[in-house]
Amino acid sequence: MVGQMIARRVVGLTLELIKEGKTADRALLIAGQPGTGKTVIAMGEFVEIQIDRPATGSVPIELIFSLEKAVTFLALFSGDTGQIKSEVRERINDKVAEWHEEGKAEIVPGVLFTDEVHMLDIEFFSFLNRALESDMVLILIMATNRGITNIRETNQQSPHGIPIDLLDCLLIMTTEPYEADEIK
Ligand SMILES: Nc1ncnc2c1ncn2[C@@H]1O[C@H](COP(=O)(O)OP(=O)(O)OP(=O)(O)O)[C@@H](O)[C@H]1O
Repeated sequence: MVGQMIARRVVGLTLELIKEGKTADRALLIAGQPGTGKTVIAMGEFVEIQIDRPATGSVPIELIFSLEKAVTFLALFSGDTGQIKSEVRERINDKVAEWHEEGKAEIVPGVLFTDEVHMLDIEFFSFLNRALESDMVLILIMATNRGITNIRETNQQSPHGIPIDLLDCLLIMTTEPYEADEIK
């Protein structure tokens, strides 16, 4: 990966602090123009956390259900609109809770990554607020290429289309357009 040193340093430092059990901002927003590497930076952090995760070993765990997998799984049900029906979400939550209760699944704290965050509706933002209060999410990383825009399904505008209460909790960094010598 080339360039974007500030954003990469902020994300990397946050990860180190979390791994050392020190206080760190757990909700990051990467904002920048399309194609400036926001997704690559966030995915790099995700991979590192997954690799570092200690093996569970001894218990007969049939399924390890990380939050990221849950989100991917939910995405299968979201169709073209990107919206997940609340009854589908509830049924999956119940199933995962049941597997967890029966010892068939382990829920692994991890990175929750939400790309194109300006596309989310109010219901999803409240899910993110709840996720931040949960021990399951070590770090929430969001990315957007929008400036001031409408919060979806409302008449309100806000920076990056994110409600102000969530915006207040975020550490925001930017990616910069590339210089000619970085992309030659
Ligand atoms: N610094 C970089 N080093 C190497 N490859 C990069 C870098 N930045 C971007 N790319 C490549 O450019 C493409 C677009 O990057 P990416 O999807 O991360 O951009 P983005 O900022 O998330 O864009 P968007 O706002 O459209 O979602 C990818 O193929 C990625 O691998």
